[in-house]
Amino acid sequence: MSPFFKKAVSSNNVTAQEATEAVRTLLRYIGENPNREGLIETPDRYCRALLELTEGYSAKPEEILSTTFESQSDEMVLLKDIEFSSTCEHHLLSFSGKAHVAYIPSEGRIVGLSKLARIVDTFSQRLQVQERLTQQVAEAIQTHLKPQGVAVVFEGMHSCMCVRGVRKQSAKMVTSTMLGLFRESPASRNEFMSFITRN
Ligand SMILES: Nc1nc2c(ncn2[C@@H]2O[C@H](COP(=O)(O)OP(=O)(O)OP(=O)(O)O)[C@@H](O)[C@H]2O)c(=O)[nH]1
Ligand SMILES: [Zn+2]
Repeated sequence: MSPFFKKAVSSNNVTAQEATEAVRTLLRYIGENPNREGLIETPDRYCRALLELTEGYSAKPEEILSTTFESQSDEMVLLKDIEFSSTCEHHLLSFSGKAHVAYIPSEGRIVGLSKLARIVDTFSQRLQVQERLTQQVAEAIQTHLKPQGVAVVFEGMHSCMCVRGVRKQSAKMVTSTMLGLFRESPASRNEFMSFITRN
């Protein structure tokens, strides 16, 4: 067992040993031998990977968005093509792609650009469906930055649809959440949509 794991007991009081044993059971379930050389460390690795993929649960959006700056502009700010990778809560397989996040500042308050990408990561690194992920990113920015509007679009490829099941390798899911001015004003929404569709 790795040193990282020795002290790891989850918030549900599940020990690392119980978690790795569960993975050993899964390996036996598919007819594998968890004691063969190539698999001996796999349960440990898998549990660590799963913790890493879900470390967004402990991030605090209000802290990420707590540092703001003054600006004279009240024009749309857009960060587009933000790579994201998340885990589908139905199959525990990855879905990934790009997110586009925009807001219209209120009372001259802007946020560091990287923070928009950090908010995307915070909610991506959880078990998700893409609709909820999109909504949570938009609502966190609306709640903690209080801009005039927020627009968020996610474009994701879902492994659970590509490598198994219906096996559609190119199908892309597009989800959006528009709040405030982006919801009320077609002009703002159209400006956002035209920017994200442009190369
Ligand atoms: N709406 C939505 N559906 C998702 C997302 N990720 C995966 N799914 C879908 O969740 C559904 C789960 O359906 P089920 O019928 O319970 O599971 P399943 O038998 O594995 O379904 P198939 O994938 O069709 O084989 C599937 O249709 C997936 O494509 C997501 O982010 N949003
Ligand atoms: Zn899935």
